[in-house]
Amino acid sequence: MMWIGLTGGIGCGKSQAAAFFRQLGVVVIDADAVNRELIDTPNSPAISLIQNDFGKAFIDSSGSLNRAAMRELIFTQPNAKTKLEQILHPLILQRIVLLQKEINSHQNYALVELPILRANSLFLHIIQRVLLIHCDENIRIKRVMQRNSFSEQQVKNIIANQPTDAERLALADDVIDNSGSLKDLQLAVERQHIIYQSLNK
Ligand SMILES: Nc1ncnc2c1ncn2[C@@H]1O[C@H](COP(=O)(O)OP(=O)(O)OP(=O)(O)O)[C@@H](O)[C@H]1O
Repeated sequence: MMWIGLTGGIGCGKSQAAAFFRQLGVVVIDADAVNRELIDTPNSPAISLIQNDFGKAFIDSSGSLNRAAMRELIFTQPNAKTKLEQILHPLILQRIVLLQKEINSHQNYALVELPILRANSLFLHIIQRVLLIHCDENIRIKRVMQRNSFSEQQVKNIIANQPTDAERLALADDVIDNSGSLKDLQLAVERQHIIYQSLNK
């Protein structure tokens, strides 16, 4: 089984592309969903580690992460984000590897949706190729403003904290441009699917 990392910046259309791949019968593991599961499960190993490093104020009364408190901390102390990632990323990796072992697919490849993928990322160890969903920045900003009711500045702030287009392109083996219509994206996914089916046979 060939594992492909599906990545791209905020609003580039990763989830939409993943939905089109799923329609073709391709399995997609969503690293964000794994992350949410870890921080929303009361008293999980992730929660204990967060409590040890950050203190009880960051755990809510139900025993899961107090997201508002953590968001506020990360906003005021950027190194808190790195510290949180150092706790969560190995646990996310461990969970994804377990899911990868459990997957029983008739396809010769599957995807892991990895919103943030940097050159030194742990997750590069569990994928063999990188598929980048690329999109013109102004179009991404408009789509996210519409999807999340964010202001233009809010979206720009998020983009400023993510890897740049150049960093993402340097990691990519394959690129789909999603600056066009949904139909264009669906056709591009279908073309890429044929290529991936032909590889590794
Ligand atoms: N080609 C397209 N034409 C029009 N709208 C699109 C297109 N592709 C995606 N969208 C819309 O743009 C928004 C962002 O897409 P999507 O949620 O798939 O991005 P994402 O990369 O998963 O974002 P995030 O990193 O924030 O989760 C969604 O509302 C989606 O429906």
